[in-house]
Amino acid sequence: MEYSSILTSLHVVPSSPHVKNKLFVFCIMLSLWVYMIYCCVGYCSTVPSLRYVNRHGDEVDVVESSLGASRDLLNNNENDLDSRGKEWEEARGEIKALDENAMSGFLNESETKKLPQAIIIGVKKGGTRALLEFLRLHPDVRAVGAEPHFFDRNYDKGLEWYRDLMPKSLDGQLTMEKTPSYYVTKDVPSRIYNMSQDTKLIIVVRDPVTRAISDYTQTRSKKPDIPSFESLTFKNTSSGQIDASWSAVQIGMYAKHLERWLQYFPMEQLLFVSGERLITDPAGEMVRVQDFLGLQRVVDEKYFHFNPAKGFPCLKRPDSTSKPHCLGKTKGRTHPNIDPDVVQKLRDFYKPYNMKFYEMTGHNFDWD
Ligand SMILES: Nc1ncnc2c1ncn2[C@@H]1O[C@H](COP(=O)(O)OS(=O)(=O)O)[C@@H](OP(=O)(O)O)[C@H]1O
Repeated sequence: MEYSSILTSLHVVPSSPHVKNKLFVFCIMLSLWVYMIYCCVGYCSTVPSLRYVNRHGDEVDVVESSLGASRDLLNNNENDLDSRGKEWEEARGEIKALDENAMSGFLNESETKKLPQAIIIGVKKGGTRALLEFLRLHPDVRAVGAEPHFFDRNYDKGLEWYRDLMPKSLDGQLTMEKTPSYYVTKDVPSRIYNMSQDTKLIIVVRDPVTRAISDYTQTRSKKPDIPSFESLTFKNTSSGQIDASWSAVQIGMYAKHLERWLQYFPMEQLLFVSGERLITDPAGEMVRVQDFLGLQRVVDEKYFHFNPAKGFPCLKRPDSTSKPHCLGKTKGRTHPNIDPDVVQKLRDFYKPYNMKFYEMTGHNFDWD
């Protein structure tokens, strides 16, 4: 045995094979024992958190990204958390370098996984990813990056399954997630209410016509053979009747969906964020969001850099010289040109819903 021959050559053990074997077994036992003590004091369980450590240190970066990547892949593959896993991976990868708020709790024994106290519940294509990533810059926010789809698709898995998806947080830190389909799913308000009637709900809304086109653009990017936007908009083209059962149209009837939420939650527990202002004035919208969540106003104009080529604000660390990080190419796709008559018909269709929505929220979003 190589190990015992080294010891023999060093003259530290007797040459009897019996004693050498015993010594070898003893060494193995000792190593196991030391390893177990190491685990008992919590180091083994915190090893995956290494991805949060010394993000800017060269050596650690290698460990960091390999562990981080495998965890993200696990999340996406094993739990099927996000039907748009690729999109998530992309956004996650880009934001990773900015994700320093997650560092604060490394090896901290008082961190626990908590059910979210605040959720971005919608709307699809409203700008929900941008808002979540803006919030993740805040040191008092911990958010799961993937969309858990717990209250719509995975409810039968139970609250403990849901809690386990959440990142660890300290008391006083806010746990969050975003799943845009919640806003339009019938059973979700009562289910969130049953988890906690104090849950704060954020909805990023955007001009419903642009939102519908954005939604269509996303679907077409995956299924290029789908019919034209114009033909899907109408029940039949000759009658000119809008097909409100088409999800791209239905999601934008914000007032209708809001009525369902108000059966469970008071208006003060809902915050409507303008998807348009999130692009033109992200810092201004972030004041409203941070105030609503009871957070200090940390994420301000210093965290944003408008990228003219992308046409969107990108994120930067105020104290860093590193390049600003923009969301991936699945955010900010070029929309197809839609027949202006069809756009106008959709505008007319949405007008009463928009008016009702402004009235209910007390906020004019200026879409008309
Ligand atoms: N900062 C920044 N960077 C990139 N994109 C931004 C940003 N802020 C808002 N947006 C808008 O977000 C739209 C996508 O919305 P969501 O993230 O809610 O989409 S999704 O429902 O999660 O698929 C996306 O829609 P499209 O432009 O139609 O692709 C963007 O317009």
